[in-house]
Amino acid sequence: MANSVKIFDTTLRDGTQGEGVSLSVEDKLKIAQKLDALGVHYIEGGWPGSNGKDIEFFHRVKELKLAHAKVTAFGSTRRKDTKAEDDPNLNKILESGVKVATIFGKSWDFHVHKAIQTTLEENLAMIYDSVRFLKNSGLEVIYDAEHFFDGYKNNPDYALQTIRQAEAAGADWIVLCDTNGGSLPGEIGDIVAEVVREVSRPIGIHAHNDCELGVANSLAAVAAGARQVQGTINGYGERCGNANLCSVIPNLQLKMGFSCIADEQLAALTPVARYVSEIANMHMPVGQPFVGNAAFAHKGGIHVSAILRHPKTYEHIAPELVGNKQRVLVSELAGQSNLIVKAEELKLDFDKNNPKVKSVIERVKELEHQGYQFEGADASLELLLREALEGLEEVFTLESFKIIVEKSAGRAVVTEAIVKVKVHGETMFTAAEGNGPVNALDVALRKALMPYYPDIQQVHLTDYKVRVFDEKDTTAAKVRVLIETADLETSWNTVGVSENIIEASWNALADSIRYALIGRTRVEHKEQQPERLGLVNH
Ligand SMILES: CC(=O)SCCNC(=O)CCNC(=O)[C@H](O)C(C)(C)COP(=O)(O)OP(=O)(O)OC[C@H]1O[C@@H](n2cnc3c(N)ncnc32)[C@H](O)[C@@H]1OP(=O)(O)O
Ligand SMILES: CC(=O)C(=O)O
Repeated sequence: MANSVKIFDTTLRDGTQGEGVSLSVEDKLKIAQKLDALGVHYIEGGWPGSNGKDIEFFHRVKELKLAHAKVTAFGSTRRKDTKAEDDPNLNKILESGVKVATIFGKSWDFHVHKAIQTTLEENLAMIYDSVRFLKNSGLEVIYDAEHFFDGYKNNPDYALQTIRQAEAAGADWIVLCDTNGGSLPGEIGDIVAEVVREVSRPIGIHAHNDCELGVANSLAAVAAGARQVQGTINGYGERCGNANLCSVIPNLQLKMGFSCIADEQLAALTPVARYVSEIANMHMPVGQPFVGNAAFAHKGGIHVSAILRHPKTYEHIAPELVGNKQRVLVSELAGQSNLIVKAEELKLDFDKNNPKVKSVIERVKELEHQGYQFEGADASLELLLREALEGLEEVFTLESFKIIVEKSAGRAVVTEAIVKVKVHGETMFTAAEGNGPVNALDVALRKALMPYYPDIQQVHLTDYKVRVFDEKDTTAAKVRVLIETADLETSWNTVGVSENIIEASWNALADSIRYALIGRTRVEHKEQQPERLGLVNH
């Protein structure tokens, strides 16, 4: 189909060349299944001539019976001055059992001289022999013309000769690579258009992101006639990464009218992006286009007011098309619309005419001015709203706490907390040791509450973050503590602020325990009301 573009995913090969990305065979197999379900056409699983892990991957991936994607193994052209049939790297591709091979060869005369240190003629022969050998072995061959754009800019005749060798040897695809990621979209478009005129085989693009143009260059190549895009999930890859398929695919499909994957598969893009980031243990930027947590998050009061009237006012597409969702944040930049949406999520009766709206907004703004941050502390915000609207039962009140940290030479540090709280009219006085002051406070507080609230045993702190702010004014420096707490079903976040780190921690901890005890609403699990959240009629 003229308007269809094949997606070639190289997360498992070029993606793992990114700093910090390391995938086990199990990880690669799990990701391969997700990519297959997403509908990509090719999955480049690794380089069998490089390491045993990749050999094992190709062995085991056969058992997965992928429904859609073709698995391809990567390698280079034969080494100089050897025969293709004797080349261990090419033979490992055959032994891997794949039906598709992807090999790269040199297009840039400078690289031929400097990197592989051979003659221009020998490089042409390396390309021809290697592609021919794989074709004679019955494989589909994708030829990656490494550094094609730099090569073409330096010596267009030679760059074209290299890909003509691949064409003559029967390559099924010729993929032009912006290996150093230094080209601009205009250059890419012009050169791809020229190659499409010159070469009979279908053309692909493999762009790196060194100028933050990996996606733009891929789109420019497609506009100029390329019909395969190579890239990675979340843009992982060597140096600054590869073209990010999580942006390439929706742009091609939703903006440029090309067909890549089915609409239902596109709607799985966000979960796949997050899954891969989890498995790769790579932090996902909140502002990542299309799939990031903040890609459709609205913070400014003006924006929220407008999206309630029509989501298109501040959303370029309906988030559901890529499996993401609209979010509304509450902060000092909020107006009444933000709080109304939040209150609706919490099923609180809180409409525009409620006289308390203004005072709650003022309270949020005042606390944010003091250093609170409710964006990352949904549970503290919920407590604040509930307190303002419904009044909250006092599950406990603090009378005092004391912390003792003792370090003797040659012995481990011992931390002990003593807590005095009033619970149901009775003063509870407990002490506990912990591996640090916050842990000791947490254990002592839960010990005090246990006789009245035995379920508190299932509640645990899972994350603790401290941030110092007002650094310039050191005498008044404050700390903000964010605590994440979880029980068997869900997790929630609370915030505390003080000039004293222990007091800030206590504030966040007390909120987290109050939230656990006051029958929280589990915001994440609640069904939202589409009409009010502006999710309809995009
Ligand atoms: C643009 C890209 O992303 S290309 C992919 C880059 N990825 C990787 O390199 C990851 C996997 N690599 C590896 O495991 C190893 O580098 C191996 C197994 C491939 C090779 O290891 P070694 O034999 O130890 O060589 P080394 O790592 O130094 O690689 C350079 C060799 O490859 C040769 N080479 C580089 N590109 C090519 C090519 N397109 N065709 C043929 N040979 C090539 C070089 O000439 C050099 O060989 P020489 O020393 O005989 O001249
Ligand atoms: C082939 C490849 O990974 C590149 O040229 O960047």
